[in-house]
Amino acid sequence: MSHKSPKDFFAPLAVGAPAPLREIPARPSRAIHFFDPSNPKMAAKVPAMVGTVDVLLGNLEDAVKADNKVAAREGLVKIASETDFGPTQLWTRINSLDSPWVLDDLITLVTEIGDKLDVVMVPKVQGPEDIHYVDRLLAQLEAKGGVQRPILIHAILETARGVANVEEIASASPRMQGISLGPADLAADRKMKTTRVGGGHPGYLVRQDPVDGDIHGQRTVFQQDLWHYTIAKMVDACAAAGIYPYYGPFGDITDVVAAEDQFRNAFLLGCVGTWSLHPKQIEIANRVFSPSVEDIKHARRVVAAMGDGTGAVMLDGKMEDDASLKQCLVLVDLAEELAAIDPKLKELYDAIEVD
Ligand SMILES: CCC(=O)SCCNC(=O)CCNC(=O)[C@H](O)C(C)(C)COP(=O)(O)OP(=O)(O)OC[C@H]1O[C@@H](n2cnc3c(N)ncnc32)[C@H](O)[C@@H]1OP(=O)(O)O
Ligand SMILES: O=CC(=O)O
Ligand SMILES: [Mg+2]
Repeated sequence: MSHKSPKDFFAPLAVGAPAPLREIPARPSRAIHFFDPSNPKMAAKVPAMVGTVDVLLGNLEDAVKADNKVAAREGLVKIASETDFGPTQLWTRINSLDSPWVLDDLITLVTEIGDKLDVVMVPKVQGPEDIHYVDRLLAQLEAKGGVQRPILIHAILETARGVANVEEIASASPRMQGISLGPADLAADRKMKTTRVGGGHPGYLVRQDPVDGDIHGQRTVFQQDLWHYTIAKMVDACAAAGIYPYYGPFGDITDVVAAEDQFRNAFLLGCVGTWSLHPKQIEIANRVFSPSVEDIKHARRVVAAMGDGTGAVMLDGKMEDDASLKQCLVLVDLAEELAAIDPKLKELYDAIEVD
């Protein structure tokens, strides 16, 4: 297998295309909010959502009816052309690479609104070859459209082969911005026996041992997380490649409690954000993917107690050292990035008093 040398990795893949980035910017993306640009009611809500959500994503793939694919593409061009997105990123999810729509999706979007598009989400990615295809095509279209900065790529992890290849996918191109878990397609592809869009299943459990040998007696049941393995594998692949991991869709829109739990598990495991399918999921994601006041208060106390950052100290009966300091700095740095774009959070974090 031939590998590119580092100098080739960072050369544009088409004459006239912008140079690839050497580092993916850490732009807040707590909620990637999906809307169908062919749905007039949803489209009408988009301009007012600017500034309330980190990412607005015009979805062209699943959940858009086949008859509306062209209207969705054209609707996205119209919304992007007419809207000032300010601090909010604009992403799109293109149709799958084997579909009859994807070539026109990319040609139209990059040449007509390429300068407004931050990230292209690619569904059903199987391996690095899919990223290489989109990488070259984007470069050709950026050159054709005179796009000034590289459009980044985000892969959805939603096939068994994709999961097997996740490390190669994560490092397939300097355009790789991140990866999201796609639990619905992944479940189908793996032939899992579930029918939900993300979340848990009451049948996937661990049961307490029988008390006094009574197998029919009262025994506590602990529901397990169906997605733990895949999210952890995805987080490691992304962290190793210097890109960002995300949870994906949570389809039970009414169950805001379970959505919050699923999002928080992903946050604690290392994800930076999640998808939002309905306006009511945005507030949950923004809250869960922002460090809490308690976390920041503790993290700042550890930073203060650790002085030059080396050695070991006791704080509230617990040992803190270089490694726990690094964990605290993850939270402090994230809080600073979020405060820079979210005035309410800035006020909250600025008001924290460290004793
Ligand atoms: C499963 C794997 C995947 O691929 S998940 C990603 C693909 N799926 C999606 O993108 C789904 C996006 N969301 C939706 O289509 C809708 O939210 C669904 C779930 C169908 C619910 O819609 P609906 O029954 O209209 O909800 P509702 O009556 O509570 O809506 C209230 C008002 O809000 C609007 N709304 C709804 N969803 C969005 C959205 N995502 N973005 C912007 N606006 C949205 C509705 O149009 C409705 O507006 P109005 O008050 O009637 O003017
Ligand atoms: O596209 C997302 C999924 O869960 O499938
Ligand atoms: Mg999918």
